[in-house]
Amino acid sequence: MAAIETDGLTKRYGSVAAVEGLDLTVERGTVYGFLGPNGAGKTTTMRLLTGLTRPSEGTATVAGVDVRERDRLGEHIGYVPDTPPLYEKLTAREQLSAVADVRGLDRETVRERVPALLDRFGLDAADDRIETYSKGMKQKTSVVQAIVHEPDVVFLDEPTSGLDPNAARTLKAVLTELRDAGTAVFLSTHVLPVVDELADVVGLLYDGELLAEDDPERLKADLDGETLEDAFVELTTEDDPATRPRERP
Ligand SMILES: Nc1ncnc2c1ncn2[C@@H]1O[C@H](COP(=O)(O)OP(=O)(O)OP(=O)(O)O)[C@@H](O)[C@H]1O
Repeated sequence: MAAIETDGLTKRYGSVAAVEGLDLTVERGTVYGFLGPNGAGKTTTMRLLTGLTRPSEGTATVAGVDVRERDRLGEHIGYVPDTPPLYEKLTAREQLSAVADVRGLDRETVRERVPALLDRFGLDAADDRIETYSKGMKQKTSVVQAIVHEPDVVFLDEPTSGLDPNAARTLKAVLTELRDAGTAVFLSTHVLPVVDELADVVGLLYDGELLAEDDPERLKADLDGETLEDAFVELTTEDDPATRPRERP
């Protein structure tokens, strides 16, 4: 069973198709770099896959659970959205303990994992209220919140946003460890060196459709690009990308 499987997944807002006929397969133990220009539909796809918005058409399963069954998804997934979903009046430690409880972690595991992750990300102010945090401190809390229950699939939307280089490096190491332990890491970012470093597979979304999908090295070689940025620019600006055949592994 694949970690993520979609079939004709579509989301329309009025006459706008934010995501159109998306067929995606992401295997366990994979970092999937999900790229695309502004407005391509990346966030909408992640909201569909995390059960936050319902498909207009098509189907999707994440860790074998239909995304329409939002209540059952929670224990299997983690999500770092573009805006950290935190209760400002709580401290990070309170927030993380509450979330771990909801996700069904036992007290002892919470007592072990929460301090270890806070320490790893250098979140020293874990006993201060979140409303006093900087952007990066909130982002660290959001990342820890998404992985504390060791989910089967973790979705990250611009996760390095606001993180200092030390925290960004920690995040990359943590994502690699999760991948090696069998988690599927679905990573959307415009910071292409991060994708170049981590991704096993890259998918390029354009106007709601998957325009290309490949191993990053092959994608670069096929497009005569030295970097993923070269490949991205080539795919999204040369002639009309919508008329090109999709590249598949
Ligand atoms: N709630 C909404 N109502 C109406 N249109 C929406 C809504 N959410 C997204 N859209 C539209 O769907 C399209 C895809 O948006 P989305 O936010 O998924 O893109 P994105 O790839 O995440 O972009 P970015 O890289 O800028 O974050 C855009 O045309 C956007 O205007």
